[in-house]
Amino acid sequence: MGVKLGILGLGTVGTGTVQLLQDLDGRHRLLREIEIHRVGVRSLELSRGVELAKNVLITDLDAIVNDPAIDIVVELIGGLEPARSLILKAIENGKHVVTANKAAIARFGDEIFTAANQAGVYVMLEAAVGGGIPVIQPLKQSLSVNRIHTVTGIVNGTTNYILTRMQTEGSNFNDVLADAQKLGYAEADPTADVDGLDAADKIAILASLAFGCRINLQDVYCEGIRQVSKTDIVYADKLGFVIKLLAIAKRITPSTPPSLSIRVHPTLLPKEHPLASINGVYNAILVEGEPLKQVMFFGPGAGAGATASAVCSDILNLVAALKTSTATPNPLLSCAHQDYCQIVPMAELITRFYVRFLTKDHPGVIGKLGTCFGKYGVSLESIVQTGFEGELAEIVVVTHDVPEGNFRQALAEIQALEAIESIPSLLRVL
Ligand SMILES: NC(=O)C1=CN([C@@H]2O[C@H](COP(=O)(O)OP(=O)(O)OC[C@H]3O[C@@H](n4cnc5c(N)ncnc54)[C@H](OP(=O)(O)O)[C@@H]3O)[C@@H](O)[C@H]2O)C=CC1
Ligand SMILES: N[C@@H](CC=O)C(=O)O
Ligand code: NA
Repeated sequence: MGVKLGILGLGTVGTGTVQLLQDLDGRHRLLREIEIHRVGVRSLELSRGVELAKNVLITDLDAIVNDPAIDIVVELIGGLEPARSLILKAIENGKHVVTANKAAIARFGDEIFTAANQAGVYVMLEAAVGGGIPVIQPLKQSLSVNRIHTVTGIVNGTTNYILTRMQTEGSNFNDVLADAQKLGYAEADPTADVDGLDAADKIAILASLAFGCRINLQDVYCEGIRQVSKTDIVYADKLGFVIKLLAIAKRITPSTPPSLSIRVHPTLLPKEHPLASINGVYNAILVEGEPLKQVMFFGPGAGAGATASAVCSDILNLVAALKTSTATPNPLLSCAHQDYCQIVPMAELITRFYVRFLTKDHPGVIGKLGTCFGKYGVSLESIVQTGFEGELAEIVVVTHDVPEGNFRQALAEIQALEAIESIPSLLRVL
């Protein structure tokens, strides 16, 4: 007997998923066991990029998660509600779930996975991080024998696309964002992309899998790319860096559960770093651990086809599980984390900084900056007066590694100096 799907949502990812499942030549033979039983949408009036049999497309999403004929619910509507309630209802009704919804998983993962474990069903989320890149399943399975110490990723396609075009074409932020929306990369509300919230959801999910614990999303430090200017992109380039929105989770103590540093912010990345050449909508996730050392996953992080590949790989895993059904759940497919990680405050983060000052063109300004930094133990890697903006001199500083708290104290004192007009940019350096 076939495996019946109830798909919630027929937008970018839903359409890509249906297209893939309707075009099976050359793909895994188990996909032939799947029947698209129902697809739920908001409006029946919209023209769709796929053809579906009569009565498959409906607007009653509750009817899908309550339909006894459906084996797997594929949630592709996005957002928090009604996605959360529909996922929980599907679980309660004994259905396996596939979702691409990092926002819901990062916030309600605890509730959703607890319910799934109690009901003996799986919740699969390969598409939620890195779009088409297989990274969730490798973290759960092939990499889980390693002791992972750092996960560093470019995990938002929209912002990487914007930063790449700002860098290579000198394009304007708003024009490029509009293109990313047209291409189907951006979230329904692109604020989630631009302000780093989507990347924060994703690093919380990756950290949870890599370090075997749950993450409180409010503990993830998050800065987006709105303050990244063309000026800084040019200075970074001259200094040997590119600017990328990085999501970083690092194990600080080896305890169980470990304490972690976890953050999302635009970062100056040395041009020779493996993540520096990841451009456009591509994502990459660098996982470092022992004994493997480094492995990097690279591929398209958003878009209909790429994301559909991840969704369908989860569906395929579930079809295989249904075909070989045993009473005991497969621990490599389920999620059993219970404890929350301790998150280290940002003031304790050790990092380098890039900072751009606009100063009055007084003699001795550079000396005063150096003195203030020195007082708080901030040692400087480079300090250059790069040019003038009208009457004001522009000074760019790159520090050595320093506790963020010390750096902030020095900066507060510098800000109060009479010669300092403003501090237009402050970015961390990897
Ligand atoms: N776009 C991408 O590249 C990627 C997206 N994702 C995730 O995939 C999910 C879907 O994203 P995407 O396809 O881009 O979103 P879209 O906005 O393109 O599509 C959403 C779909 O869900 C339907 N829908 C939304 N709310 C409701 C509701 N309340 N009741 C009924 N139907 C509803 C819409 O119906 P209608 O068509 O009638 O309006 C639409 O078909 C999100 O969680 C997103 O974060 C993950 C990786 C990549
Ligand atoms: N909006 C997201 C889509 C995939 O998760 C992105 O731009 O990466
Ligand atoms: Na993925």
